[in-house]
Amino acid sequence: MRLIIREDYDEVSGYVANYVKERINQFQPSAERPFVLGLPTGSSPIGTYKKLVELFKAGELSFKNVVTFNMDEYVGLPRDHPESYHSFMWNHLFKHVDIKPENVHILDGNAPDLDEECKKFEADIARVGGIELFLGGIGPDGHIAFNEPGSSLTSRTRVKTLAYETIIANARFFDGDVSKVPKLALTVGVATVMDAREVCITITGAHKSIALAKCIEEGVNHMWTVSAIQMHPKGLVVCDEDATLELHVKTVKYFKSIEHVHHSLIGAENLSLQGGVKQLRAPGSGNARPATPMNGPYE
Ligand SMILES: N[C@@H]1[C@@H](O)[C@H](O)[C@@H](COP(=O)(O)O)O[C@@H]1O
Repeated sequence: MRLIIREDYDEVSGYVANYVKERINQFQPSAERPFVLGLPTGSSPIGTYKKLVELFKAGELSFKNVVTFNMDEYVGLPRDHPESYHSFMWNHLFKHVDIKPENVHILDGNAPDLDEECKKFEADIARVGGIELFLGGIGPDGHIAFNEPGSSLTSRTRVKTLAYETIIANARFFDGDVSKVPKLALTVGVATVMDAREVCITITGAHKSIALAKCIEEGVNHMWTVSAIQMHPKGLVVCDEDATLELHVKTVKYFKSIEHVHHSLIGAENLSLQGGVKQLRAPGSGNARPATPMNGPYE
């Protein structure tokens, strides 16, 4: 896996938005062969969505042939409630870009048969050939989507009871009132996320530094469900400096050096994703550019 470290939330958001843009544009999606993107909610992706909207408005990116699947949704919250994940996605991203409403998939937390709704979601993902890139965030306890500590690492889309810690963390979106936070959610499983051909997780803030250390430096463990990314052949974590507080200095230096060496190999001017990274050059080596083009750091 790769760990990309940027100075702060804003730089992390810029990196992830550019990454999404590059992936979609390289894929050259069409109506017959759309790009399938998995998306999260929460405060972590807000900056990324803002930058994606800017890229769309600048004409650098289109969502016309993008199909999306959202990670999760609360159970029992009206769809038009300001804190529903439906409202979140339309307000922060979808209504500002050219995505076709029929290409948006968000679990219905008010479906008459919730189990059926989850099965249908998995079937819909399979029908479009799986997810190309799944973006995600984590809770301070290391959960991805609503896969709380102890969730099976082979879990699929299902109904999930929220951990008390998550209910408290999400009370900030419900006037600080724990009693207003839904206690159940529909969520993709850990395996649903890990089935994507690429997974990119954003982790920012000192309050998530323990979770980042568990994710990167310790073993795969269902108590920190994000750690499943260690088993993914194309896993990427993008974090800010604050989130690295609990990592060993050696770990941070290792991942920074991987990026620096890669950067020195392909040359600064070829990279739109490398903002803020110093170029390393061996003395007298110039840009040491290889004869064949390279696409991204190799994990
Ligand atoms: N289900 C969501 C997760 O998908 C998200 O990653 C997490 C963190 O949210 P934030 O980014 O606001 O810290 O919140 C909720 O629990």
